[in-house]
Amino acid sequence: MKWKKYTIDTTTQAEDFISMMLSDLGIEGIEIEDKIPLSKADQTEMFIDFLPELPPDDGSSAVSFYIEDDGSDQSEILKKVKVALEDLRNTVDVGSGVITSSETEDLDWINNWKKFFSSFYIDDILIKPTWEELKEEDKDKFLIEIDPGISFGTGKHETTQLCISQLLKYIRGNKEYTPEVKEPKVLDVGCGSGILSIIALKIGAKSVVGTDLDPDCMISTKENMEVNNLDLDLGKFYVGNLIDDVELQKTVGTEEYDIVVANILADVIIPMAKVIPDRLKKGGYFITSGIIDFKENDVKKAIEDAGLEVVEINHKGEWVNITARKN
Ligand SMILES: C[S@@+](CC[C@H](N)C(=O)[O-])C[C@H]1O[C@@H](n2cnc3c(N)ncnc32)[C@H](O)[C@@H]1O
Repeated sequence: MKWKKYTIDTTTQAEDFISMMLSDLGIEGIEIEDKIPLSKADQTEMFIDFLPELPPDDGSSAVSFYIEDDGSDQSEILKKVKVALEDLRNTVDVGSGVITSSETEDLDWINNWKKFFSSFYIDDILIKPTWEELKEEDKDKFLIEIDPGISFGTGKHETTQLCISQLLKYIRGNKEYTPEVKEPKVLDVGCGSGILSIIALKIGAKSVVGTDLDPDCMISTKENMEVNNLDLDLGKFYVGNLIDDVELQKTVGTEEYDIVVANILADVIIPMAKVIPDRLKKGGYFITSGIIDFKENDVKKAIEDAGLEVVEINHKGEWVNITARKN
């Protein structure tokens, strides 16, 4: 599929007005390029732990939009954009407003990433995207199927893999680590696509509770539970922030869990550490990742300050897992 890309030379002041104006005209694929650094909240939501150096913000911005190039005349829609841009000049400094165009191929924003997600193993678990055919030779494998939708969690990220390895160790291997626990209960903070909850249930957890800030994760998690033939009653999932939402803390419960798993960013885990011991039963484990290596010591200190004993630290690439015990 071919697309025409149009780029408006403008200012950071005008970029939000222009994207609203474009969507009012029915244009959906909009891209903004400026030099404003991301806020802490944006960084957390987008799972970005450190940012490249940007040149200083000079107030300039480029707002691009895409229109499918099916050979039809695009001059009518372009004329509407130009008129609306001129109207905006009464409200905000639009800058030059010059529109340049170029052609691009095969721009399927929603689905292109799927080309990079294919089946893979962690230990004996085969993680397969739902849209990939199950090979004949894999029919007897321990299979988990995932469609993350727009949530995080294909399982391919190092941090998810570090958490899965630890879940395998402490749930499947619980005879060694927590022999008294027969049917572990798991809390999955930042559940994303639900991948960790689903694996926990498949390898022996009795039930799971999950939380995430993003309401879309509730939909992905439910759909992935169904795809994996898990009874929806086995999991309860809530939108909210466990760090300071007292109601959510009550709903999730006190001293309920044999395992709390949280694959989020170091900057989130550090303030969250203080509410974890109250969620865990005595002898329970906190398995956490999402920690970039240069923040390992800060997270370790926060976990120890919260009263947990760090029992393991594992690395994969530049990412770290810390596992701690409530004694
Ligand atoms: C890296 S993803 C992990 C997804 C999945 N658990 C996995 O391991 O692949 C982190 C998730 O944590 C969520 N998140 C960020 N801050 C959070 C918070 N304070 N409480 C709950 N979820 C949070 C994000 O929305 C995102 O879905």
